[in-house]
Amino acid sequence: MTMSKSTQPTARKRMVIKLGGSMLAELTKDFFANFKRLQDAGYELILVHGGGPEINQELAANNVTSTVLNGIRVTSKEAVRIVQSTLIGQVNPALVHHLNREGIEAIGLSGYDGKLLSCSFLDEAVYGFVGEIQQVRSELIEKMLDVGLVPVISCIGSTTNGISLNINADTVASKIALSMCADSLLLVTDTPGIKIEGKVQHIASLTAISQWIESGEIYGGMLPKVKAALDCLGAGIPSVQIVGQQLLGTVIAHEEVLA
Ligand SMILES: Nc1ncnc2c1ncn2[C@@H]1O[C@H](COP(=O)(O)OP(=O)(O)O)[C@@H](O)[C@H]1O
Ligand SMILES: CC(=O)N[C@@H](CCC(=O)OP(=O)(O)O)C(=O)O
Repeated sequence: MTMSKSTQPTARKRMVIKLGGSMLAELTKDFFANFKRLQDAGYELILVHGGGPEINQELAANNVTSTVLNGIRVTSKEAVRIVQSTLIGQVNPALVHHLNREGIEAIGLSGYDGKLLSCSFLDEAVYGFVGEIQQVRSELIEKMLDVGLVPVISCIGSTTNGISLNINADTVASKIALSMCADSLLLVTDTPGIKIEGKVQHIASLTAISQWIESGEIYGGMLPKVKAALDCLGAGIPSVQIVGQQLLGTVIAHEEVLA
């Protein structure tokens, strides 16, 4: 039997979208419209969120200091408790509520739920309570997608003994994209892509990125993003972009694609 075009199932495409804490408080109508457009185009969407500014605020309110090394927060035992309560208790439900209010059926998860993100310590002596993801239970995410829910994942993982570990959200997004064999990864942040000498770079090769890291033109919070991008591209995810809220920004690609 041949199917007419209108009855053919749309090919499933999968996109992981990471929302930085830097722009969570100001999601616009345009953002939700773009989100729905992607859903209408047949994309299964998985959201991962950070919450850096919100965490900074809560740490300060509790007189807990922390430093950031290579874009990763050095997280004490005291700090991880606050990171966890901020992300799981405040940021995640606020985002899920916002999505639901915009007509997008969303479900909030952390790395604890269904043992979604099993971690070891990244390097306890250097970073403290920061996790390195060992396993993503992608089959749980599959089940949610199958029933039309958008998973909204916060960047808290745990060891097999139930110790909470803080993970950079860009890293979580890349690991989830890899484990779900996503077609694309979008890292949405407060700047419309990588800027060099003040100019947005619409396309960036892996070599150019390495040079910009070396020259210090890519620094701080942009470092885990480009690392996430390079990991995903290196493992065969076809499309990786660092973008602003309009979902436009820098496409990161292999040299041969750009040639
Ligand atoms: N080359 C660069 N281009 C743009 N932003 C950069 C660059 N290098 C470092 N940054 C910094 O990275 C920040 C984005 O990272 P971050 O603050 O961690 O955002 P998010 O909360 O979205 O993860 C930008 O606001 C900017 O200060
Ligand atoms: C280990 C580590 O760096 N964790 C991050 C988690 C939040 C995050 O990544 O938030 P953004 O996406 O807003 O940067 C932190 O504590 O800030």
